Amino acid sequence: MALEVRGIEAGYGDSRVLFGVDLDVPPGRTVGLLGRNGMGKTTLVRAIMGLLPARAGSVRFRGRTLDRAPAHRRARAGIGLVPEGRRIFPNLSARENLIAAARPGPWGLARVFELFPRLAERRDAPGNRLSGGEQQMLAIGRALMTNPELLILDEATEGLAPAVRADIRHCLQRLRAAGHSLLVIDGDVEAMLGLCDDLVILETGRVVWHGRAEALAADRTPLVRHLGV
Ligand SMILES: Nc1ncnc2c1ncn2[C@@H]1O[C@H](COP(=O)(O)OP(=O)(O)OP(=O)(O)O)[C@@H](O)[C@H]1O
Repeated sequence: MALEVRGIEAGYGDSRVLFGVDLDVPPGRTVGLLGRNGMGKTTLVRAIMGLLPARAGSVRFRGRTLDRAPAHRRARAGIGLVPEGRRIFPNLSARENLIAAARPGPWGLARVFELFPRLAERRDAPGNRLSGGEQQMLAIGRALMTNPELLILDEATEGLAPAVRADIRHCLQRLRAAGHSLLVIDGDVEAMLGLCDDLVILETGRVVWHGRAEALAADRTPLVRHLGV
């Protein structure tokens, strides 16, 4: 298993958000996390990355436990995060943003620019001069530059124009086809049904459904029940 999450409990102060979440990302598969706003998706990502301490449960990655590893060690272990809100360096150029993240492996500048030709054109523009879509591409490119074994994308298309969303999803399809392991959060259920192998639905911090995307496409009852779509 690439990522194995078992019984994760986490929250903020006195408020509990996750109540024993299990989640698997097998190697080479794309797993999608669905759930209405506030159900705990970002909190789960933060617990996986070690950005928020888990109160119980375990996170194993490629067979090794990460429970005591701080965030930077989890990243080094091969988990790349494209966080909600992108967090690129505003004063560095697109190219410098990418280089700052680089670690040895097949992904380098040339390959990121091949995936996102628009970034190649904008390579010298400072981060804060890039459009929302370009910044999102940069955030994904930066995560790829770390040559992760698993890439986690939290709302990678939120707030973008439909054509830009489609562009970014197409790139995720390419990463999936190339055999990358992906954990994706995206509020667009139809897009997730098309992109993901497996889906997990979170409701108030618990997994209420998990299975193959085709199964959910064939019987949408859980989508109606838990997402109201
Ligand atoms: N820093 C924080 N401090 C306190 N409560 C928080 C914090 N971040 C999130 N929460 C609360 O935790 C719960 C889960 O939030 P989370 O962001 O994980 O949900 P989500 O499923 O990712 O939703 P969204 O799609 O809105 O991001 C919500 O009730 C939210 O208000």
